[in-house]
Amino acid sequence: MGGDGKVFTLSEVSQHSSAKDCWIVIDGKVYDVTKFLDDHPGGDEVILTSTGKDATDDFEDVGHSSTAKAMLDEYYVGDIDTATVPVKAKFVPPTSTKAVATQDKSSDFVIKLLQFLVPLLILGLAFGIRYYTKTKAPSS
Ligand code: HEM
Repeated sequence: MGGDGKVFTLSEVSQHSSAKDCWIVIDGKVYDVTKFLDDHPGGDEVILTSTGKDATDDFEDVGHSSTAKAMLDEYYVGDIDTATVPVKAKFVPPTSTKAVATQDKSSDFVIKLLQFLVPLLILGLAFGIRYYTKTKAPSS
Protein backbone atom coordinates (compact mmCIF):
# COMPACT_ATOMS: atom_id res chain seq x y z
CA MET A 1 0.00 0.00 0.00
CA GLY A 2 1.49 3.38 -0.94
CA GLY A 3 1.20 6.54 1.09
CA ASP A 4 0.76 8.91 -1.91
CA GLY A 5 2.50 11.60 0.17
CA LYS A 6 -0.47 11.98 2.49
CA VAL A 7 0.14 13.78 5.78
CA PHE A 8 -2.17 13.11 8.71
CA THR A 9 -2.55 14.93 12.00
CA LEU A 10 -2.43 12.91 15.20
CA SER A 11 -6.13 13.57 15.82
CA GLU A 12 -6.95 12.15 12.37
CA VAL A 13 -4.90 9.05 13.17
CA SER A 14 -6.64 8.78 16.56
CA GLN A 15 -9.95 8.29 14.80
CA HIS A 16 -8.69 4.88 13.67
CA SER A 17 -8.21 3.22 17.04
CA SER A 18 -10.45 0.18 16.94
CA ALA A 19 -9.99 -3.46 15.97
CA LYS A 20 -12.04 -2.78 12.83
CA ASP A 21 -10.01 0.26 11.80
CA CYS A 22 -6.58 0.50 13.32
CA TRP A 23 -3.79 2.95 12.46
CA ILE A 24 -0.49 3.35 14.28
CA VAL A 25 2.38 5.83 14.08
CA ILE A 26 5.96 4.54 14.01
CA ASP A 27 9.00 6.73 13.19
CA GLY A 28 6.89 9.54 11.71
CA LYS A 29 4.98 7.16 9.43
CA VAL A 30 1.34 6.12 9.60
CA TYR A 31 0.40 2.46 9.16
CA ASP A 32 -3.05 0.96 8.68
CA VAL A 33 -2.59 -2.36 10.48
CA THR A 34 -6.27 -3.36 10.56
CA LYS A 35 -5.70 -6.43 8.40
CA PHE A 36 -2.58 -7.39 10.36
CA LEU A 37 -4.15 -7.32 13.85
CA ASP A 38 -5.26 -10.97 13.79
CA ASP A 39 -1.89 -12.12 12.44
CA HIS A 40 0.30 -10.16 14.85
CA PRO A 41 2.41 -12.63 16.91
CA GLY A 42 2.16 -10.28 19.91
CA GLY A 43 -1.65 -10.19 19.68
CA ASP A 44 -4.02 -7.38 18.71
CA GLU A 45 -4.34 -5.92 22.23
CA VAL A 46 -0.78 -4.53 22.34
CA ILE A 47 -1.19 -2.84 18.98
CA LEU A 48 -4.56 -1.37 19.97
CA THR A 49 -3.05 0.17 23.11
CA SER A 50 -0.43 1.86 20.91
CA THR A 51 -3.00 3.76 18.82
CA GLY A 52 -3.62 7.51 19.01
CA LYS A 53 -0.01 8.27 19.90
CA ASP A 54 3.55 7.94 18.66
CA ALA A 55 4.05 4.15 19.00
CA THR A 56 7.75 4.24 18.03
CA ASP A 57 8.99 3.49 21.57
CA ASP A 58 6.41 0.71 22.07
CA PHE A 59 7.48 -0.86 18.78
CA GLU A 60 11.23 -0.48 19.47
CA ASP A 61 11.05 -1.60 23.13
CA VAL A 62 9.76 -5.03 22.07
CA GLY A 63 12.93 -5.52 20.01
CA HIS A 64 11.08 -6.41 16.80
CA SER A 65 13.14 -8.38 14.28
CA SER A 66 14.24 -6.96 10.93
CA THR A 67 11.52 -9.13 9.39
CA ALA A 68 8.94 -7.34 11.52
CA LYS A 69 10.40 -3.95 10.49
CA ALA A 70 10.32 -4.94 6.84
CA MET A 71 6.65 -5.83 7.18
CA LEU A 72 5.79 -2.22 8.05
CA ASP A 73 6.05 -1.05 4.40
CA GLU A 74 3.09 -3.19 3.49
CA TYR A 75 0.81 -1.17 5.78
CA TYR A 76 2.16 2.34 5.08
CA VAL A 77 -0.57 4.89 4.33
CA GLY A 78 1.17 8.25 4.85
CA ASP A 79 3.20 10.46 7.16
CA ILE A 80 2.33 12.11 10.44
CA ASP A 81 2.30 15.89 10.80
CA THR A 82 5.00 15.98 13.50
CA ALA A 83 3.75 19.35 14.78
CA THR A 84 0.64 17.55 16.04
CA VAL A 85 2.60 14.96 18.04
CA PRO A 86 3.39 16.03 21.63
CA VAL A 87 7.12 16.35 22.28
CA LYS A 88 8.40 13.67 24.62
CA ALA A 89 9.40 14.90 28.07
CA LYS A 90 13.14 15.09 28.43
CA PHE A 91 14.90 13.55 31.42
CA VAL A 92 15.77 16.16 34.02
CA PRO A 93 18.27 15.15 36.70
CA PRO A 94 16.74 15.38 40.21
CA THR A 95 19.32 17.88 41.53
CA SER A 96 19.77 21.12 39.64
CA THR A 97 23.17 21.64 38.03
CA LYS A 98 23.58 24.86 40.03
CA ALA A 99 23.36 22.99 43.34
CA VAL A 100 25.87 20.40 42.12
CA ALA A 101 28.22 23.16 40.96
CA THR A 102 28.12 24.95 44.33
CA GLN A 103 28.64 21.67 46.16
CA ASP A 104 31.65 20.94 43.96
CA LYS A 105 33.10 24.40 44.54
CA SER A 106 32.83 24.21 48.32
CA SER A 107 34.41 20.75 48.51
CA ASP A 108 37.17 22.00 46.17
CA PHE A 109 37.88 24.83 48.56
CA VAL A 110 38.09 22.50 51.59
CA ILE A 111 40.51 20.21 49.73
CA LYS A 112 42.75 23.15 48.77
CA LEU A 113 42.70 24.45 52.33
CA LEU A 114 43.68 21.03 53.68
CA GLN A 115 46.45 20.69 51.10
CA PHE A 116 47.86 23.95 52.44
CA LEU A 117 47.27 23.37 56.16
CA VAL A 118 48.34 19.72 56.57
CA PRO A 119 52.01 20.26 55.49
CA LEU A 120 52.15 23.37 57.70
CA LEU A 121 50.80 21.34 60.62
CA ILE A 122 53.39 18.58 60.07
CA LEU A 123 56.17 21.17 59.81
CA GLY A 124 54.99 22.89 62.99
CA LEU A 125 54.84 19.54 64.79
CA ALA A 126 58.35 18.65 63.64
CA PHE A 127 59.71 21.97 64.88
CA GLY A 128 57.83 21.58 68.15
CA ILE A 129 59.27 18.13 68.80
CA ARG A 130 62.74 19.27 67.82
CA TYR A 131 62.53 22.26 70.15
CA TYR A 132 61.15 20.15 73.00
CA THR A 133 63.78 17.39 72.70
CA LYS A 134 66.59 19.94 72.34
CA THR A 135 65.76 21.83 75.55
CA LYS A 136 65.19 18.61 77.54
CA ALA A 137 68.40 16.91 76.32
CA PRO A 138 71.24 16.97 78.86
CA SER A 139 74.08 19.31 77.91
CA SER A 140 77.43 17.72 77.41
C1 HEM B 1 2.80 -2.74 12.03
C2 HEM B 1 3.33 -2.89 13.20
C3 HEM B 1 3.86 -4.18 13.74
C4 HEM B 1 4.38 -5.26 13.09
C5 HEM B 1 4.54 -5.44 11.58
C6 HEM B 1 4.74 -6.23 14.09
C7 HEM B 1 5.29 -7.46 13.83
C8 HEM B 1 5.67 -8.38 14.77
C9 HEM B 1 6.33 -9.65 14.49
C10 HEM B 1 6.67 -10.18 13.10
C11 HEM B 1 6.55 -10.25 15.67
C12 HEM B 1 7.25 -11.61 15.89
C13 HEM B 1 8.64 -11.40 16.48
C14 HEM B 1 9.55 -10.63 15.56
O1 HEM B 1 9.75 -11.04 14.40
O2 HEM B 1 10.09 -9.59 16.02
C15 HEM B 1 6.02 -9.39 16.70
C16 HEM B 1 6.05 -9.67 18.04
C17 HEM B 1 5.60 -8.82 19.02
N1 HEM B 1 5.07 -7.57 18.85
FE1 HEM B 1 4.75 -6.65 17.09
N2 HEM B 1 4.47 -5.73 15.34
C18 HEM B 1 3.93 -4.47 15.15
C19 HEM B 1 3.53 -3.60 16.13
C20 HEM B 1 3.62 -3.83 17.45
C21 HEM B 1 3.28 -2.88 18.47
C22 HEM B 1 2.79 -1.45 18.23
C23 HEM B 1 3.46 -3.48 19.64
C24 HEM B 1 3.20 -2.82 20.95
C25 HEM B 1 3.89 -2.93 22.01
C26 HEM B 1 3.94 -4.84 19.38
C27 HEM B 1 4.24 -5.80 20.34
C28 HEM B 1 4.75 -7.05 20.07
C29 HEM B 1 5.08 -8.02 21.09
C30 HEM B 1 4.86 -7.86 22.60
C31 HEM B 1 5.62 -9.12 20.43
C32 HEM B 1 6.18 -10.38 21.08
C33 HEM B 1 5.25 -11.53 21.00
C34 HEM B 1 5.83 -12.75 21.68
O3 HEM B 1 7.03 -13.02 21.51
O4 HEM B 1 5.08 -13.40 22.40
N3 HEM B 1 4.03 -5.01 18.03
N4 HEM B 1 5.50 -8.26 16.14
